[in-house]
Amino acid sequence: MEGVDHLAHERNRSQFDVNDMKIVWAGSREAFEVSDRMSRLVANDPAFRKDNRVHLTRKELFKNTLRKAAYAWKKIIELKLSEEEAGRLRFFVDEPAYTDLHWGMFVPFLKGQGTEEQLQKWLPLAYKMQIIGCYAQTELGHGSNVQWLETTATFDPKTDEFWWPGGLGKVSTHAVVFARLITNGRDYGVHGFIVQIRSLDDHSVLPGITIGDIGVKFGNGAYNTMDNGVMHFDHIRIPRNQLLMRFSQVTREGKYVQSDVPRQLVYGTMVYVRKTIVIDASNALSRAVCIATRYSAVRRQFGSQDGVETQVINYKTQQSRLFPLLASAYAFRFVGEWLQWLYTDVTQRLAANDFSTLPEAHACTAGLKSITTAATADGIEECRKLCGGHGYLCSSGLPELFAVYVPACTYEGDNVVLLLQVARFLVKTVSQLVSGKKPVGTTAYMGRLQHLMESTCKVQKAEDWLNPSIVLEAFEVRSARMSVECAKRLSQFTNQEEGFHELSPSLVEAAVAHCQLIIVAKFIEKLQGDIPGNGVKDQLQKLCSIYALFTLHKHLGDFLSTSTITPKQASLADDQLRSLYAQVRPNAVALVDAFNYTDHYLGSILGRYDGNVYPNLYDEAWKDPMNDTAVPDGYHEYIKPLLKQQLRNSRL
Ligand SMILES: CCCCC/C=C\C/C=C\C/C=C\C/C=C\C/C=C/C(=O)SCCNC(=O)CCNC(=O)[C@H](O)C(C)(C)COP(=O)(O)OP(=O)(O)OC[C@H]1O[C@@H](n2cnc3c(N)ncnc32)[C@H](O)[C@@H]1OP(=O)(O)O
Ligand SMILES: Cc1cc2nc3c(=O)[nH]c(=O)nc-3n(C[C@H](O)[C@H](O)[C@H](O)COP(=O)(O)OP(=O)(O)OC[C@H]3O[C@@H](n4cnc5c(N)ncnc54)[C@H](O)[C@@H]3O)c2cc1C
Repeated sequence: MEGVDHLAHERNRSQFDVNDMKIVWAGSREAFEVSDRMSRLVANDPAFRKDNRVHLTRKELFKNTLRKAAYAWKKIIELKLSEEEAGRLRFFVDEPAYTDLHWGMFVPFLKGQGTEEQLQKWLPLAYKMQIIGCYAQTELGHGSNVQWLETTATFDPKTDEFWWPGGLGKVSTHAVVFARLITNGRDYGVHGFIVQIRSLDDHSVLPGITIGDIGVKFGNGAYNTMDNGVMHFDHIRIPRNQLLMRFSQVTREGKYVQSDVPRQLVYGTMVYVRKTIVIDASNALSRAVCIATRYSAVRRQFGSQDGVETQVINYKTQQSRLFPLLASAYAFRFVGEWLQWLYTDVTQRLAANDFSTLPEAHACTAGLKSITTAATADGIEECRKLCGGHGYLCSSGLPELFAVYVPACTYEGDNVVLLLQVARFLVKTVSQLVSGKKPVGTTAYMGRLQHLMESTCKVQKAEDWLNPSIVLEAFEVRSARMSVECAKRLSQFTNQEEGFHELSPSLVEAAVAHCQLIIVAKFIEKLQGDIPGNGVKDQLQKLCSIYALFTLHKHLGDFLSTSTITPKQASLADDQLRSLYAQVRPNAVALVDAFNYTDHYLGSILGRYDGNVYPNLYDEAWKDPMNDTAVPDGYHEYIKPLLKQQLRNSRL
């Protein structure tokens, strides 16, 4: 019962209005209301129960996921939920399923790549779930290197295996299949096709196609609710009009006609999903941070005064590990919001045949996907450690969250491969400066290169690090100098590709620096806007400074080796950081309450809203099937003979 009091006290001492912060976190009042309603709907319906997941076998787990997905769909229809509401409902069900791929990749791919005629045919079927689709791009031998996919689509196709597509293994009736288009003997590169793979009558796999699940994945439960599949084609024939023909067509005579658009538009769905993954990083990290923060306020160890031990959240080491993650969750939220804007903007431009911002949209989505997922995966594991031994129990919610989340560093593009894309973009930007091309958008700072190469950091006292323009310039200087250094070293190679390969570790670091600058810049930009709510902006300013100064601390080598700051200024940054941690401390619990997560969604005894951890942890242990009997199965075969033998030996 002790824990209940602790969290009530924590909430009372916060210095801002948590309800106002909830709106900022959600993005708008309307978004908050939808999320709030959907999360409660799921939490209050026993059909969406998930606390028994870890005890199910893979087959039971998968069937249970199918049941929940079908039930969720029934609710969506019954309650006439909007697209947004349905999306939030699926989100709070909190179980990876084929529907993620159907709604998250198959439908967006159709919308992005289909002609009007194709949309009319396929979209109504997909919207009513009369067909279920997946996204089959990765092959057994090729994932990152999309251009080298081996599957071909000709009048006389060869055969190949797809490997990984979610929803493919057991559920999907259709797939978007990526294959190199060959017509009139010429290879026109990778294109997307719709292929029916299962019968709509009895769900059997169609002739010439072999499909299965690729096997158990990392973690118990976790992403194993998803039927990632393997698929083998053997001379499959599809109608010509199942090539998605918005950007390129094949005529009845087999002539290839390419619209006047960049061929990279065929990768558009990946850009869309990468942008979504950035917002999702803030979801996953905030969830882990919410658990670790509440539990750190409940948990007490050592330092007994008046017979009461210290809350572990009061230890400076705990704060220095936890609060940067709290700040990162907010930072990723806001950069995700901005990325959504960028994506909408690029989509509108593309519709008007303006392709000028496509490379930037690709670089930003690729780079931000990479660094937010990497930081989130590491952050979830850090939260587990912050919860000590109890964090290792599945009932903490953290092991499952980690196992579900880590593949985000790989899917939708391996993080390193994606950072190398950002590096190419940066090197190109630097080299174009020579020809007088003015950089725009997130690389606009490179336009002030001479200033950035010469400037010195103005920090003289710790509080100077609270000045957003000083912080921003430090991140710009570090990033610009790292990119220029890479470009200089690259120019010493006669073969640019060889140079790129040789310098790739440094190029990745330059890409990380650029992406961290974007995150800091967008957080600062957010704070320059109107943020209503009692004390809300003040808290966000502190979190913004923590994100920036912690990042600086973590990458101090970059800041020092590029002479962006001096060792003395680094030490002042650390002083400021410590002061910020102390200021955030009384608000920590309220800052995680602002995520507005239900106990159902959190799925964690350690993160319970009421803080009543210990009795529930104890009760939960007794629910484990291992405790169905006091004497375990196997006692008579394996323990008893052992004990008897020891008894005999001791008598000898
Ligand atoms: C249940 C939890 C889920 C949480 C997620 C939350 C929300 C998501 C919502 C829905 C999804 C649901 C579930 C998600 C979970 C799993 C699904 C996973 C799906 C997949 O993984 S699908 C497969 C994804 N595969 C990849 O990402 C492959 C990675 N490789 C590539 O993208 C590319 O090939 C490459 C590495 C970027 C480029 O290779 P390269 O050969 O060098 O490039 P070229 O083709 O030669 O092009 C060079 C040229 O083009 C530019 N370029 C490249 N890509 C793009 C692009 N996408 N847009 C614009 N421009 C692009 C590149 O920069 C070069 O430009 P130059 O100017 O230098 O010529
Ligand atoms: C849970 C999950 C779900 C998935 N769902 C789908 C799906 O629905 N549909 C689908 O089509 N695919 C899916 N995938 C596949 C996924 O997109 C690929 O695994 C991913 O793109 C990485 O490609 P890869 O496996 O070929 O890795 P590889 O490219 O083989 O990477 C292996 C290693 O090589 C390194 N590497 C590769 N190329 C380079 C380079 N040029 N320079 C430096 N290092 C390099 C990487 O950094 C990595 O360390 C899924 C994967 C997972 C894990």
